[in-house]
Amino acid sequence: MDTQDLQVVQQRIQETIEVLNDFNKLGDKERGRSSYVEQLIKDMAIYYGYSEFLLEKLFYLFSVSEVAYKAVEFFESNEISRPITIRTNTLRTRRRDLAQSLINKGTTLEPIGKWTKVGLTVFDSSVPIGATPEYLAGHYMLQSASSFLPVMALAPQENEKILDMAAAPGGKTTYMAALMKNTGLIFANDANKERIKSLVSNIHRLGVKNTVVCNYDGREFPTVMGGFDRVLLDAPCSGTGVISKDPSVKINKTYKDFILLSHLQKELILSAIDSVDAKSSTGGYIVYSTCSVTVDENEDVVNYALKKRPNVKLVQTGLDFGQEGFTKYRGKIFHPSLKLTRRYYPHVHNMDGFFVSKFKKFSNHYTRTNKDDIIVDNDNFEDNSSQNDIHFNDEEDQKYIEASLNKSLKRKGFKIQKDNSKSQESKKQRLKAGVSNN
Ligand SMILES: C[S@@+](CC[C@H](N)C(=O)[O-])C[C@H]1O[C@@H](n2cnc3c(N)ncnc32)[C@H](O)[C@@H]1O
Repeated sequence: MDTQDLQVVQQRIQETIEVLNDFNKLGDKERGRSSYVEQLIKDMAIYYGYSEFLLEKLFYLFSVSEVAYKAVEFFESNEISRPITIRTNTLRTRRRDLAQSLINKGTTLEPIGKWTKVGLTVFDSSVPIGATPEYLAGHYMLQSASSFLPVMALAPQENEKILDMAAAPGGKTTYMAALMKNTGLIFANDANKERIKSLVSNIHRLGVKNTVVCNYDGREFPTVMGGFDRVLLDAPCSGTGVISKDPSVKINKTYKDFILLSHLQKELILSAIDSVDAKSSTGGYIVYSTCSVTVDENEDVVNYALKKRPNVKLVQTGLDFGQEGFTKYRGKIFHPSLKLTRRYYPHVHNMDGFFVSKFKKFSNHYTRTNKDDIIVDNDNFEDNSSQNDIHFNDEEDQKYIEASLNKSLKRKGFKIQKDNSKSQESKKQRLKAGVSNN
């Protein structure tokens, strides 16, 4: 599309937003609000170069009242690079000393913010920041500000046993090692052999000595090893939080990718939970994070974990900024405690889009639930653990559910036709809607 056409699209985006902001006065009622929204999504996809599928998914992250202009701010911020940030490796140096030596080399920098004592933002540098003598000596890690957050939330303690389930290239592993002052033991795992090379090299460069590197599919834990004090699952994701770094995401992530990714994330999060020892005297925590902002990869995964593992509950992340996670999104309703999770956006926090959640495991045993579409209420967060795991089989249960539905319909005077799935479906719907013959 040439520049002139793009200008036409941009103009229409602005006009549509104006109409949506004051629909009663400016909108064509015959046309309807939803048709304006549809047009806006189409135009924004063209203007910012996204597939319509992804643009729509991201557009609806913003609440109806603010959707149009907040969404524009978000998409605009994906067009701008984030500031370069580095993390001081406190195993080798202090931030003050590092800052001084980099300033002496012609670098302009300042602390990232009050929330971190180890981060520096580099505004300008006459030397390549990834090849200074300080970098090679392991005094710092080039690391996005948002990727500090899951480690801060995990808060690993000295002498603990920690699993970093998806660790390569090791930004978070090496930060954990620094917080633990090289004590205890970290298992830094990654399924990708190629990426393990950069993990190993960062561990050596930064002087990390408390870490064992391993190469398993995370879903194999805790069979490989369990009983961890804390587990970090910085999950493989679509990268919708880092579009400014990798714009290919705009067009190459399909509906199927999101289905597959969230399926993998759900399997990994259960393994992460099962790998933690609830009886740890210092820990018993799991942090789940992604560098994506989609609900499918974040709240949906966390909500699934809460349902499948009633022996965990969400707790405060301990991070004093970030937006609350969603408790509802486009017709889906999540557990109210999802508001304890934290979302980070480039247009709000000037850092990569990110999601952080923290669980506490309070029992090593649990009663499995098959109420997948029922929201667990707060009472379920009591320690209702049982020494005997009770296994429900959804298919087997279906027979009893059908039988009970039939009984209930008979009582209401309906005639039951056997093995007619369509009629079963409509019965369920009638029951749900409370329709009766009386
Ligand atoms: C977001 S990156 C991790 C970044 C890392 N935590 C850091 O801070 O440097 C996700 C990682 O998950 C790994 N991965 C993908 N599928 C996996 C699986 N099934 N089990 C374990 N790791 C997996 C990828 O190879 C990738 O390195």
